[in-house]
Amino acid sequence: MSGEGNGVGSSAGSGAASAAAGQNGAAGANAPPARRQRAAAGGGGGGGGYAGAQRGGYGGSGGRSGDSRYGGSAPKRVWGDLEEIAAAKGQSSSGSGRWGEENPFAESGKVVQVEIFNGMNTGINFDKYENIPVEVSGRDCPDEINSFEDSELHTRLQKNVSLAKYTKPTPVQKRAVPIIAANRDLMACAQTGSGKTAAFLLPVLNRMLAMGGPPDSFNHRAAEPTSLVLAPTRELAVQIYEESFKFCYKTGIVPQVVYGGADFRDQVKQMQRGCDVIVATPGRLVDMIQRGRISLERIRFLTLDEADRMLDMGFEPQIREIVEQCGMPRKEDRQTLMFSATFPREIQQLASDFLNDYIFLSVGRVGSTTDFIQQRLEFVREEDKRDFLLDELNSVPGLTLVFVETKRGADSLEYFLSQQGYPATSIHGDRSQQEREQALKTFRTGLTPIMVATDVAARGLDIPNVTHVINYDMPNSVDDYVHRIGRTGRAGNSGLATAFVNDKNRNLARDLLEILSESGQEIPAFIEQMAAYGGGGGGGGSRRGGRGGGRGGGKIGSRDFRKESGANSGGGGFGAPSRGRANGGGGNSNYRQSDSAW
Ligand SMILES: Nc1ncnc2c1ncn2[C@@H]1O[C@H](COP(=O)(O)OP(=O)(O)OP(=O)(O)O)[C@@H](O)[C@H]1O
Repeated sequence: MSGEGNGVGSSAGSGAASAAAGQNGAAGANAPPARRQRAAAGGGGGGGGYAGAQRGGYGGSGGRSGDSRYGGSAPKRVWGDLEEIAAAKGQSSSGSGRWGEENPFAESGKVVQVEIFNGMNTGINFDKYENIPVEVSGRDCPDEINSFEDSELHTRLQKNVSLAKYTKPTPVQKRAVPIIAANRDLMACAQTGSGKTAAFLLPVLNRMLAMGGPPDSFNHRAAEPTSLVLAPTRELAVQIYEESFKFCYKTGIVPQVVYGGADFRDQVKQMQRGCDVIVATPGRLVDMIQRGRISLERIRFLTLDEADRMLDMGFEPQIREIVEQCGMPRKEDRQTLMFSATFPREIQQLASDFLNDYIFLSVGRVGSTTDFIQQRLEFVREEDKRDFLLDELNSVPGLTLVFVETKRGADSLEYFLSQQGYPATSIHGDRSQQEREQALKTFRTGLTPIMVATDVAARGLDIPNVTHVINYDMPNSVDDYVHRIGRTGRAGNSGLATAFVNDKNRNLARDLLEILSESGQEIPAFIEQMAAYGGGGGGGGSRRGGRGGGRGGGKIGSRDFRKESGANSGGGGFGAPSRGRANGGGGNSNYRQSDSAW
């Protein structure tokens, strides 16, 4: 049992430990909800018990129980509101459904529910988002919804939304939910922390339920998911998985996560327990596909979270391979969704290769920061940074995220802070997965309230109570700046972002000036001077290096590029790059190479 049990822990659930620690901190439970749920399910048989329950002895017989092709005898899969289905059959409210007599929720339904939905969304102030400007383009865009009740979400999903304490949809949810429900492809930009994850998860799960539930998701050797979500970092993949776990609760739909740095075989074992929704980082996914452990042939829904990052030079060849060369249905036969807070024009153009007749949605000024973040720019010479940092740490209490440029820089700053008696940890691409998880966990729980990070932590991570983000080293592009500072001021809470700027960052000056002025922030004189003397405009390390011109060039693609290029909304035909181009990498020099800091 222990081997199996460990397997459960160290695969899908393992990376989630940190996320769960934050959500369940008060309860003191270290395991993530998913893992706890499985543990509860395991009973006498550990992880294997769950597998057995779900798949009727899948592993033992070598057959595919529950699937008539294999003559198995496992309970037929059931989707919907498993609680209601069970009640109708006169079974216990937490019993039955897809899992038949051995439902993993059976023993601990209420406890599991509390653990999965515990500790979310305190003090959220989404009211302030109400009047945010929205831009929608593309043909026949469905009307927005004003409440979750309007959304025609399945009753079980509505219940899960309530359990998650979401009382009303955020602006991006109001728009995206009906668009996705109408089976339209979508490219969506909305501010950091504005609820993009639920904006794609909820309608996709709803469509899966409306389709009568996904087909069986394991074909003898390979998992055959219906929905694929791609994310750029392991931590973000785990976080999205945690969200999907929450919304899948008692629907019968099984989410899984695969990412590098965790045991391959454990992840395969995990998927044998069902895999309707797979959240993945690209590298591990390609590996799984090549080894015949995941098939994309049944993918019906493809989501790229942090899509601009996924399609820049670092990931684009892998994404293209996954989408175009691994048996995934053509774009006409799947629904493709892309979400990010920033969407540069060139990346939009590239993205349109993967989208079919899509709607472009921009909530708030694309790539803008939220009003909930107070931004401060300080002129700090390289040699003075450590002193300034200590001053900042002394004056602002709470969880502080310090961004640096390089992995070595992160190690050295963490060491320095520890030497000075500050409880700090660090996260970057050279640390082992276990170390990364541990760092996130001690940060979330406040054991080490200072975390030094490279850009690996810049996107998507939803850590409650981060009061202060310090850009000790400025990033290469203003998009990265926007994502980094978005780790505070989340979900309507307020936060502070301080940046140490000096002559090295001249290339960002104009973009920073623009970001500060549009969000009504104080503009320091030195930034105006830097900007006036040629500071910025898409040069020097900006991903959009070739753009130049205009208001400082290099600016975030705030509008549907199809409008700018005067094209129609047909997905193709916008001068989108040819497919051959990106694979070889030729002719793509505008895009930044993968950031080595990761
Ligand atoms: N309708 C809602 N009501 C209350 N809380 C919500 C709602 N939607 C999302 N949230 C919460 O808001 C927080 C931010 O959501 P999420 O992480 O999806 O933001 P995001 O837009 O993806 O941010 P980023 O751009 O940084 O990735 C999460 O804690 C989420 O649970």
